[in-house]
Amino acid sequence: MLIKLVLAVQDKRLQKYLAQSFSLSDIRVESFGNLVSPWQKVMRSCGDIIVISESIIPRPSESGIAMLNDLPENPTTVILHDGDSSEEHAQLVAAGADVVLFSGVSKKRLLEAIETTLESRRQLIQLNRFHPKHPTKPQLSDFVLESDSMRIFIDEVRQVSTSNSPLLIMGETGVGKEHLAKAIHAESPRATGPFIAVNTAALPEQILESELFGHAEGAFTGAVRSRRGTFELAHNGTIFLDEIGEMPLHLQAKLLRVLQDYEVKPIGSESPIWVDVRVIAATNRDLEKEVTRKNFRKDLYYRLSVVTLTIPPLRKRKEDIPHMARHFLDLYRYKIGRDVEGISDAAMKALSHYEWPGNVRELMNVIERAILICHDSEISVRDLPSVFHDNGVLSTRILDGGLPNLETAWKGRTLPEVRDEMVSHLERRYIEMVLRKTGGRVGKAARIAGIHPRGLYDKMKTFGIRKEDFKR
Ligand SMILES: Nc1ncnc2c1ncn2[C@@H]1O[C@H](COP(=O)(O)OP(=O)(O)OP(=O)(O)O)[C@@H](O)[C@H]1O
Repeated sequence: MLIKLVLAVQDKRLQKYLAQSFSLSDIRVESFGNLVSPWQKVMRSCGDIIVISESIIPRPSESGIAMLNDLPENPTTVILHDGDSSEEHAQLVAAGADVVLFSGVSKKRLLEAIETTLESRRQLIQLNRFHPKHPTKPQLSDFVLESDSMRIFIDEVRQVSTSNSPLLIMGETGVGKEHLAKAIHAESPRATGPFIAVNTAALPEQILESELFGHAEGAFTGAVRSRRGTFELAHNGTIFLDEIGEMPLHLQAKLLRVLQDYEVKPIGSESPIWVDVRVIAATNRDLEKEVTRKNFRKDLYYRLSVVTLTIPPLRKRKEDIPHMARHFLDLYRYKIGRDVEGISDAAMKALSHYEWPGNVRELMNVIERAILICHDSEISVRDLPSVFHDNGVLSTRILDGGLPNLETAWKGRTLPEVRDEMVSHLERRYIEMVLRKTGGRVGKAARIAGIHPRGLYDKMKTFGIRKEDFKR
């Protein structure tokens, strides 16, 4: 992450000196001391560290310091005080300032003190990143490699994981593109830096632009504070751009500039920011086709596709299914706290024969659900959704108005099981219907369905429904 150091120092020469001294690679300096309303600028600046002359803070200083501490970035505040009285310094510290320095100390001492706050900020960022509340990181060594196709694939991945070049990961929905990108990041020299994922399909165009590149204060109506873009926050790390095929054309041009010059220009700002970020993009679309249809820029495609990794779908590596199923069983039984120890042979056979349109995500969901409804020590076929025992015929027939012998079909199954199964069939059919009606337009389909596009999107992922299949 690029640390933002905000300087609002009354002494212009000192401010210039500090700005020049801290123009290091992981620090972005912004100076406001010589502007007309430096306080307002400071408050809207998104700084990580704010070095400010006490005279710039509105009176009473206690409430001014409280306002700085309330900023969403939770900045480290360094206050330069003209007086040398330790009592006054103690009062400012008591009001919440992190460091108080006499502005008359030597420049060397001042630099050392600010450098110390920068170092603790770096450590804080690292600490947050490795905090136990963050899920454990996927590693390439954790991938199940029973199938030849996956063994060959992971060998290929190992050859490119340590380089700095952009990567394009292709593969069907739920196949593990983001999971792989995280593992590549974890094994690259950037592992101690941030990994930030952005789903380019999930955000409206202007929000996406600001999310990626940031914006200056006042760049557009409502931009009351400046905002730091993902590229800036991912400095020294990796940015994962999911669903790159959905990115609007004008943002594709902007992204290409970042990939070529490593420079980001926030919306409404004239000064570019230099960033060191590795880009990993992913898509489940055929980008080459999108280039021919002029939906995707050819030059960006060439820049991104130098190294392309295509994850095989689960149905093409069925040898991996039993291992993955057992892996998810271990994961969820601890998480859910159920004593389910295994999967019966028949259930495993059913899992291995299924086509998995939703790939690994669908397998995870099926195992989690099975653990929840399983009453024995082993998952059996009846704990799996109906597609695994009657190919979904029962629910489908009921939905289509046919009435099979319900008594036989539902024998030995609980009401929650039957209800869950019916509801998920109903949801799948409904979603397919609205997508057919809207030609695959998720926003429009969500409006008809009366749910949030994000919710519809998540359900489509769960069921392995691809909007492309509905495009006219
Ligand atoms: N090899 C794997 N081992 C363990 N878990 C995996 C593996 N691959 C994928 N997963 C899990 O499956 C789920 C779906 O994976 P992920 O989100 O990476 O898929 P995706 O291809 O990026 O999906 P989409 O195209 O829909 O965005 C995630 O919860 C992920 O952790």
